[in-house]
Amino acid sequence: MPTILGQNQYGKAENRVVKITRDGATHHIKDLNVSVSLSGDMEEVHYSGSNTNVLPTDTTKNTVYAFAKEYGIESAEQFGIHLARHFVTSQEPIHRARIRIEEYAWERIEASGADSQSTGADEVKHSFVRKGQEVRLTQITYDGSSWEVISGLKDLVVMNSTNSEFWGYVKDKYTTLKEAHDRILATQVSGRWRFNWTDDDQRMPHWEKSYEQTRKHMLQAFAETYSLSLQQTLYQMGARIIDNRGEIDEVRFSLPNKHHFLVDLEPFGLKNDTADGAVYYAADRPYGLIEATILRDGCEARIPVDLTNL
Ligand SMILES: O=c1[nH]c(=O)c2[nH]c(=O)[nH]c2[nH]1
Repeated sequence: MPTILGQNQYGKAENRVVKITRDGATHHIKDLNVSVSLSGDMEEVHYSGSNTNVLPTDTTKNTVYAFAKEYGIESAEQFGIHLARHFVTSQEPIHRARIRIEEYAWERIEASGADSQSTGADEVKHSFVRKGQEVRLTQITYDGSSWEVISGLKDLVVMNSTNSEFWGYVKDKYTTLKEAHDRILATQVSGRWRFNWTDDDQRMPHWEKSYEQTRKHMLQAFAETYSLSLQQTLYQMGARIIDNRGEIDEVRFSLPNKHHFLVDLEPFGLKNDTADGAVYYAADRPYGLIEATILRDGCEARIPVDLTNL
């Protein structure tokens, strides 16, 4: 039976890079997990085992570490762009590079004696605590002429303890859900946003500022939307980003509805409603899963529907 090779890519996945920059006694951390994936003229290595066109995955790993030292890590996006450009422009058989980066944030530990109004003067300059669970993400793809930069985050857990309702939905013979006029709305945000920067001649976004502002608008929309459904909140989160960040044309969210159910305490003679002092059962599964893309009018959807594939 004749066979042919289909899509293929290779590289070193999950290179953990920690870079410490010293500014006098004050240290700065960049903590990344970098995955390199290359493709191009790789038929021969699959058909005959000839490695003539193969830049070893070990070399791609070394390049990540050498670039971190030589050029620094201004932002995950900038670092990924630099790497992608290097692989495509320095190796003729390589036509496309995809760099995926996860970034873990660290916060300074406050010195003893510091109060909550601390301005930074009372922070230990070289001691850090891993910040929450949130992971910043980026994926850079370069084919020698055009760029695609999709950034985002995952595992950002948020909750509104009121200003959420859910009622007026379809009811059939299997519906048991009670209408809610005051419920908890909680989710673990997984979001991706696509930049409209696609070629070297365009002015590049300020990646660090863009992330910070995008995250801020997203969280403010979550907090400020009086929610009649998680779907409505999701749309507001995306629309707020598109409205405020001209460098972003598309946003996709995958939001698990982290249900909180009022516990039935009637058997113990206790009244439990949403008035003060309510007790909830935080269910971990099953969970509703609400997913959608929000686009700038006239723009194309390119972020994969299933974010676990990104
Ligand atoms: O915000 C919600 N959207 C739904 O589609 C839904 N379905 C459900 O059972 N609870 C909720 N909540």
